[in-house]
Amino acid sequence: MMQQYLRIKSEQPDRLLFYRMGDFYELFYDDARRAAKLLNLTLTTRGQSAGEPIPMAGVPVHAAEQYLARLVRLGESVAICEQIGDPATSKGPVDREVVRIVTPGTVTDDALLNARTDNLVAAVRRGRTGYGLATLDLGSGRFSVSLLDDDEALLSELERLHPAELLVPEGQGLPGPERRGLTRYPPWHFDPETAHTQLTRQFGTRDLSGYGCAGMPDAVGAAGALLQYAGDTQRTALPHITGLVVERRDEAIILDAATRQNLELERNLSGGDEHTLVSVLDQSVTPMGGRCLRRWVNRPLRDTAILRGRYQAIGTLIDTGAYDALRERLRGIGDIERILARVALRSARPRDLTTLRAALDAVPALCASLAPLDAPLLSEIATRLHEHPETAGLLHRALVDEPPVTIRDGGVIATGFDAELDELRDLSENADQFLIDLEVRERARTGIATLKVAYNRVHGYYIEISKGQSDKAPIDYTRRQTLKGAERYITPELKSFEDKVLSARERALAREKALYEELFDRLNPELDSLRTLADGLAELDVLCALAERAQQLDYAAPELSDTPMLRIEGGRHPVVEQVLDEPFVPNDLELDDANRMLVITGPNMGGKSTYMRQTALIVLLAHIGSYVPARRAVIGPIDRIFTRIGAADDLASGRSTFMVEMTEAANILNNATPQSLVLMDEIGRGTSTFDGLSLAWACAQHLAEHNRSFSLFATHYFELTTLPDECAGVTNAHTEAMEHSDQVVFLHQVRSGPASQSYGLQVARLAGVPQTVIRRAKQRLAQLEAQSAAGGERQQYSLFPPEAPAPENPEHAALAEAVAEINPDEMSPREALDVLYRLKTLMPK
Ligand SMILES: Nc1ncnc2c1ncn2[C@@H]1O[C@H](COP(=O)(O)OP(=O)(O)OP(=O)(O)O)[C@@H](O)[C@H]1O
Repeated sequence: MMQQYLRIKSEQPDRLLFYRMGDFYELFYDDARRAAKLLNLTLTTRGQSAGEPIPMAGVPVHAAEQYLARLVRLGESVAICEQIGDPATSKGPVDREVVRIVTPGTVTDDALLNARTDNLVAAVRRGRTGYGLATLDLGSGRFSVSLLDDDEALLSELERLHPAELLVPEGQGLPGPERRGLTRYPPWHFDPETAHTQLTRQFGTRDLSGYGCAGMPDAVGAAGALLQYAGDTQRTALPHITGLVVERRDEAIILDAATRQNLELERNLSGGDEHTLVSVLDQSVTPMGGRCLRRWVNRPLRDTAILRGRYQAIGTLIDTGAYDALRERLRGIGDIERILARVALRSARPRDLTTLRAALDAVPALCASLAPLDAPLLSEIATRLHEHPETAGLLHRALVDEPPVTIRDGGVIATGFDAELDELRDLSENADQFLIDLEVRERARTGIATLKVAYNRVHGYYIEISKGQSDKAPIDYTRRQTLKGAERYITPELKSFEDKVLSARERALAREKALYEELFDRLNPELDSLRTLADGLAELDVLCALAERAQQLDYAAPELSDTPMLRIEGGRHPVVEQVLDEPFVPNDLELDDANRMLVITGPNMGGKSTYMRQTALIVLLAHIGSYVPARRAVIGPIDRIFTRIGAADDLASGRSTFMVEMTEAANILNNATPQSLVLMDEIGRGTSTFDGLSLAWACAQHLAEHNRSFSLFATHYFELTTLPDECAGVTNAHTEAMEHSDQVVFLHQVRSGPASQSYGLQVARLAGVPQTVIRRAKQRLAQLEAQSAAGGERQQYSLFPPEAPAPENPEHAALAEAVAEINPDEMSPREALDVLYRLKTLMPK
């Protein structure tokens, strides 16, 4: 058995091998150690090899799916090896074979997938300049390629797509940190010529020029490797992969990897999915709608015609109130996109098919609800929602109302669908009646009242007559067995009945399985049109969800302008406004060709980051075609959004906070264009004051004068508020706060002009910094302010607002404060004495 194991394992060197033994899948050697660690299994041993016990770990077959799901999430691939021989008849170990390969990027089983995120496998081939990238969603057949100029572009695409598995040619490195789900694949699969042949064979075309990927050998090579890999793991044809799409990066607003993370689109900064843009938006009622929405959010488009079409559709859905009813109808539709993929892969379960059937039943009513709605996009979607009466009819006739989970034990195909199956089922189900009828008939024919028709496992069916009456047995009775007091016979009729019945169950099951397979064949030609239907339903679901959000959350339709500008009236942060207990304070923003940069000052916690992020999110929402959280938003052409917001050490790639900050800043300064929206939050914070201030100043100036991007530049360096005096197109804004009996109150209002105070100490107090520390800070602050007031030529670099009131003698202030904090009623004489001594030390010299 171990020889068999080792032979099979040698074909699956990089995958965990689940080796079926009775009710368990067992793992051996390193697989056992790895699985034991990943799945928290008990590591045991079995037998010996070269004098050493063989490590072994196992998972029960009935719970295997859960373990598989965990492994796949951890980026592991598993080969499942089943017993295919009959243990009763085989000599030596039962025949075993790998019947299924589960890899993170190629699973299509619902139990192993997140319903609302695409599950992609990607492949990267490095070329002479840049990279070719291909991605495949096996659960829908979506297959796309792109060319990426450099490491940064590749990393940002990988961040966008978040592939569950990434294939690279053995020997080729990848930029960025080591990632999960990285699979090394033989380099020859990435060869563009081999790939070309494979892809044209798959698509049934002569070349690939129709897909627009001529002259993209690296992308084609990557696509070929993906197709090969998908075929290897699925071990079946992939009829739903019918073509590929070239995605051009400049069709979408480009967001680099850091910006995607900073804006918390789909995942928050801690990696969870709550308090993200998607968590606010996703009110879709089908899983495929949820995935479509995520694709939109992750790839904001620049094509204004498409975007306006979406605004208009959402407007119509809101004005007519139709979104509610449509959502109700869509609710029962289910995930037909993935079901269709499983039909193509011939792994669809019976209940997948009944879900598909119910969806097809729901389409005519959906179309009817859509028909009166007057918006070009909705009408276009309606044309995609083909009714499929024949397919629906077929599924109604073929399948019982509520089939079991699998076809394994039958009971799936409906009565009346296939005469042969009906007869076989009749036979096995009505055997008893036949025997009773036969007994009655034979008693009458022979006149033997005690004649019996019966069955035993060894001899099968027989007619039994007592010894005394056996001479009355008719001529067609053949003796089968002689007992002490009776004779047992068989007749040609009973024999043929026996043959039929004994195999009827088996044959019924086989027939049922064959019919089930045949259903896949009959659905196959419809797959293309059914997929168009699924796409249409997903898009309609998203539009209805966006309409619902716009209505519920009071969003407005954005206006897209051809002139460079960004005018937001009453803008809000879509996520922060959802989590706040108090009302969110809306804010305006006005940038245009001549005024391109805002330098934003104001206290910590004043709302600077919120204001900047909400601007980016409003621009982004407008470019997925959604309404936006604002009273009004007019947005000119935008090509990229850059953010340099907060940062943590990137320990994985050995970069300090400051290094990360500067790398991101460099990226922005090198790439931002006059159509880019740039958010810079507290740049320069991670180094010494003068270094930081000088860097912040120079960055802001470069952005304003050279890049001329639309920029929001938040800073604590008050000196930057003089930038407008030196650079055209820069204005000051600040977030408003008030001091009230030594407490700071944040108004969260963004006003023009620089901030007057920074309130850092008050915020620190709010945060619970110990009183003694705050007190020291105050003393130090007063000293610094005094020095700064005295040293005139340093004024330009002072840390504090020039208009801050000239401080009184700092030592007096410290003394006054110390006295103010004395509470004589609560002091022991000893403590009072201590205080007196301390006060003396504070006395001005
Ligand atoms: N417009 C607003 N309306 C209501 N509350 C707001 C608003 N903006 C911000 N807030 C609240 O203030 C908190 C702090 O905001 P934010 O992080 O944007 O401040 P900040 O000025 O960037 O602070 P820091 O300088 O410390 O980074 C937010 O978490 C939110 O609770």
